[in-house]
Amino acid sequence: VKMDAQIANVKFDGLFINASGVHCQLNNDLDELQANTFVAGTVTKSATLASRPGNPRPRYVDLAHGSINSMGLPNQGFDYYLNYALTRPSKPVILSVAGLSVAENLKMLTQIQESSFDGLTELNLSCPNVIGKPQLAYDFQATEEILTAVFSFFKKPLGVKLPPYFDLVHFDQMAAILNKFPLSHVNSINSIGNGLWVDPVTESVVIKPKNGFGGVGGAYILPTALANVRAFRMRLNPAIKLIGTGGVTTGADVFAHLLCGADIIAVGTQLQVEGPLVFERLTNELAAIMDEKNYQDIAELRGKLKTL
Ligand SMILES: CC(C)(C)CCc1c(C(=O)O)[nH]c(=O)[nH]c1=O
Repeated sequence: VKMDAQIANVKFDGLFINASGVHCQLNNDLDELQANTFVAGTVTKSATLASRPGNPRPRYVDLAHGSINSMGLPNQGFDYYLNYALTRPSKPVILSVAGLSVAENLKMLTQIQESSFDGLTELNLSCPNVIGKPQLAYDFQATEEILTAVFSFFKKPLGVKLPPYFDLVHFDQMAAILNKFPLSHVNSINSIGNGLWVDPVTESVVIKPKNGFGGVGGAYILPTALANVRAFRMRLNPAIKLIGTGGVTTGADVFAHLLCGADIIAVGTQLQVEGPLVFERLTNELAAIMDEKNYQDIAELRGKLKTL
């Protein structure tokens, strides 16, 4: 089954990448995915300029049907990932950046612009905004301002990683802003922010940071992920490709993301739980579904979700 896609000048020989944050903090993690036949590309852990230890543990917990995390952006620092992207990849590397301020984001993007990196960059808009304001992606004016500033100097392919939206007017408003810019792609969704898991045995939260509040991933978020991929596919300029992230645990979930319009599929929680073998399983399960339905090429079904 033909399963490749292209974003800007970057060809992906296959469908699957990791979700940023999972199996991508260290060179060895990234190398293991790069060497995996069923992985088409890798995304780096969102970088800040300086390396960060991240939040106190426990900061990630697997749950019955997903995960909760408040990692706190643990990463090796921007230079580490730029160097990885410049020296080692056999497959595409998407550089993810999440500065703790607009200025820090502009600094990292300037370094990418001035480097010989010719792959995809992804600005994580879940990064924090000024105190007292919601994350950038939930502050539409701030989003437009930072993208205007970025595109005044950044001429390489750039996508954005978005948190989920839950109001149809928010889809309209965000898509209207994103369509103003020559984005290579939108990666939707990030974890559902500030969920809370309670352990009835201990009568306690399960992660230490933020009094137990954290981003939720895994099967719990599939309906929200599918809605966001579909909503943005319906609203965004066709030139803006979509990376579908969120809730993929089976080939049927992959098939659903493709029907909603995803060009590339990212796997996070299930990669964390199952390890890199997950990509072969998802590939085989998707191929079985496509064979059964007599599809030869994903292009035949991508974005073709039916309504009743
Ligand atoms: C949530 C932030 C710490 C602002 C960004 C990094 C991030 C984290 C993280 O490092 O805690 N976890 C997620 O599920 N998504 C993210 O985008």
